[in-house]
Amino acid sequence: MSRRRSAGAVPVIVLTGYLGAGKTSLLNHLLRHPEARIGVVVNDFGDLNIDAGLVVGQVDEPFSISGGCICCLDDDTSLEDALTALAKPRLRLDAIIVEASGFAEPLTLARMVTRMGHHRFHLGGVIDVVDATMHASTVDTESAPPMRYAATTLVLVNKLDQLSAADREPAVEAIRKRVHQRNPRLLVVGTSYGRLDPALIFDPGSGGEAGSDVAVNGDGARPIQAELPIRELIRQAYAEAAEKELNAETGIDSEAGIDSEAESAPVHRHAQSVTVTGEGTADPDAVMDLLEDLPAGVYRVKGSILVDDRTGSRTYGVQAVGPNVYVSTAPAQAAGWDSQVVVIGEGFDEDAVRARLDEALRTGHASAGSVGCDPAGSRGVERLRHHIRLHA
Ligand SMILES: Nc1nc2c(ncn2[C@@H]2O[C@H](COP(=O)(O)OP(=O)(O)OP(=O)(O)O)[C@@H](O)[C@H]2O)c(=O)[nH]1
Repeated sequence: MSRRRSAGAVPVIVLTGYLGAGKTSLLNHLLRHPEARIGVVVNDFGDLNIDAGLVVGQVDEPFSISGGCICCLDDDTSLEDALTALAKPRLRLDAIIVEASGFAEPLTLARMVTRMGHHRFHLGGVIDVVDATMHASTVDTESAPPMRYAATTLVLVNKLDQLSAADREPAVEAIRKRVHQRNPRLLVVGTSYGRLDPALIFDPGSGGEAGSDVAVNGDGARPIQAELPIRELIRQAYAEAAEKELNAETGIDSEAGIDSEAESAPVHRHAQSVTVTGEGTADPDAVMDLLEDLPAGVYRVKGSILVDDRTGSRTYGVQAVGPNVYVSTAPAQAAGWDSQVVVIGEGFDEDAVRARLDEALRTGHASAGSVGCDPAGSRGVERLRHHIRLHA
């Protein structure tokens, strides 16, 4: 992968992973690293780039590419323009992180960046984030392991906290086995909330022992963070054995690297998204009804809603990943609306979902402070708080 690298070129690290696996959580964790200067490009599926709003840290404004997956766009100029702007020497960035949409194919994205052949940036690695609880029912569903592992540098098995301590290590091991069927040298590490050690990604010179990809610690209570520098990850991932496997499986010529004209580009899954915004306060009960019982075909919901609770208006971040619901308190919307929700899935009834959301987000739902006359609003706030407590 590093063959085309120019001296001083900024590494581009691509974060992939199925809808809701934990890419933004990993990105935010990496951005909290005080010593590295990181540029960010976020590609989200909906019309509004919710993820760009969820990114916190040292970048003023992440580059945002919304309205579809970048690996499906007719041309890749939006990504190339963003990378070129961020790679300007005066910005002195240590790395650029591209957070892909949940439907992006790692191989396609890796090829896009490599094909750009830019002297100021080069592909620095592809980190595929896996939801330990949902992977087998969403991504790894066929008898053959997914092709995505062939282009990945590191697989991060996330959300281990959602499994019992006894189930964590076996879960990582099961995914590692599948990954290794596709790419025997690929590193697979376990974590929660994307807590990969950032120093080891941004400082290639900073040691770290090869092979120390322990999934969980001795008592299984807390995931141990990965301890491998990205340079080592890349070297290992593209070692001879992996390249041989890659050639055999994908038709990619190892001499030409992953930017060769292989015929086997993965076919992108067809996805739909519905984006709804609202002004004024939303109905939390109606939003929670949607989140807790997703309509057929919907897998991912994310957004923020303005709600009246006992202390006045407050904004909550609301997310669903399959059956898992996540709620947090959130900053008020700076944009021209108070609530915004994006729903993503395959084969769902867009009109019905839009109608439900229009109703739930429409202006002026009654205050939960007036408990006696608004039991639904009050119940909705209680349901939001219940989910906050679950993940506290
Ligand atoms: N319990 C738990 N929740 C997590 C973990 N990682 C992420 N989450 C939550 O899962 C939800 C989805 O996480 P994100 O980081 O937004 O996932 P994503 O892959 O960026 O999502 P998309 O961009 O929509 O594909 C959020 O509510 C996170 O707070 C984890 O390790 N444990």
